[in-house]
Amino acid sequence: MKRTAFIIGLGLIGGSIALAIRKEHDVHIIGFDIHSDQLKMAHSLRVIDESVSSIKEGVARADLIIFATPVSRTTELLKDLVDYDIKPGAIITDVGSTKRKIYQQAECLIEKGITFIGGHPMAGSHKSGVEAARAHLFENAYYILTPSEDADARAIIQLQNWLKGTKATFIEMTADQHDHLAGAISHFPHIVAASLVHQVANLEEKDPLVSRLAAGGFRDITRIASASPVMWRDILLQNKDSLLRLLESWMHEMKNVKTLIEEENETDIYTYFEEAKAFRDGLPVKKKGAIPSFYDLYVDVPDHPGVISDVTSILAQHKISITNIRILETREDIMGVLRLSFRSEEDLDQAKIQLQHHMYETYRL
Ligand SMILES: NC(=O)C1=CN([C@@H]2O[C@H](COP(=O)(O)OP(=O)(O)OC[C@H]3O[C@@H](n4cnc5c(N)ncnc54)[C@H](O)[C@@H]3O)[C@@H](O)[C@H]2O)C=CC1
Ligand SMILES: O=C(O)C(=O)Cc1ccc(O)cc1
Repeated sequence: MKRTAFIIGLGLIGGSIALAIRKEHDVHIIGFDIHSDQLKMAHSLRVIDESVSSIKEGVARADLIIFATPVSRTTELLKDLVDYDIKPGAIITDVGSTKRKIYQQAECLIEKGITFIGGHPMAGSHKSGVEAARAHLFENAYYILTPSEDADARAIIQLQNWLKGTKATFIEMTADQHDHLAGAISHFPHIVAASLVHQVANLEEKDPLVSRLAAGGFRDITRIASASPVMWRDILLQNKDSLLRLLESWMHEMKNVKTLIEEENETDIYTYFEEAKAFRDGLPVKKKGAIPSFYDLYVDVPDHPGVISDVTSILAQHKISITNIRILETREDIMGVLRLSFRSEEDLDQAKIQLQHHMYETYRL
């Protein structure tokens, strides 16, 4: 008989996990979402096989239960689980961006002998909703698991096996360590991105030209400010302690930068940027990390009709598939204007060779 997975919250991450599970397992996937349009959409996109009208109903039938709801909802929903019928041997997990509060809430399940292993796939996007779900969203990313100290090793392996279609690399740590690290590399940068946008929005009141000029680097560094405000509100509230500490040290850092500028300290300003560049350039972006590994190629294309279909047909002729294509609105810091994303370095290399063969100039950043 087919095993059953139950996904609660069929948005970007719940949908992507469902698709990744289906890729590797002959499984029956049931789903629940508080928004019936998301649930219907998940069904019609064949992300799930069946929807249920309550969490209790899905939980009773499932071998794997995944909470893919905003983190504050996950803690609330976990509370109710203590009174539900759960299949013996079922594994419960979540995908939340914070882990400590969720783990604390799950402790009463763990004490009852129910298997709960917290999880966080460290990749995603600023998009939300099941329409944006992709089976390969987590490919090459780290997938953090936060099992309790005395968790059954077999259950951890079983969970990794359920999730192997994500093609992510699993790594275990405590919920506290997770929140500390994720605070620094993911949660805090969201605050900074939003604050930069606020700064420009305030300036716009005095000079409306500023938002028209806000391109290039500003757009890059603030991309994540377009993410779901509900999701990020909840993350900030659940990782309060780490974020307050990070804010303190950030303000200290900004004070130092202010002094460097006030004193016109050429050497130290140079060193500040040089050291940041050296560390940033050394980050394993294309291997594994919080940043999803997309392989992007920029193509300098002349501005005339038919050029995009020419580029895509060259790639199609050579059976090179693209995961994304985008016409960039600005040429100011990138030579090419067409950005092609590939699934692997090999596809990218092949595309580069074929496009150059057809006299297109290509660039990597
Ligand atoms: N967006 C991202 O890049 C990443 C998000 N995460 C985590 O994944 C979780 C889900 O995020 P996304 O999929 O991006 O959000 P999303 O907004 O795309 O999906 C969340 C879904 O949960 C549903 N939902 C909300 N309250 C519910 C409730 N009480 N019962 C049932 N369903 C409910 C919503 O209707 C929505 O369909 C969050 O905990 C987030 O922290 C983790 C890694 C990456
Ligand atoms: O859009 C991006 O690059 C992200 O920052 C995606 C992301 C969002 C939340 C997470 O918990 C992990 C990854």
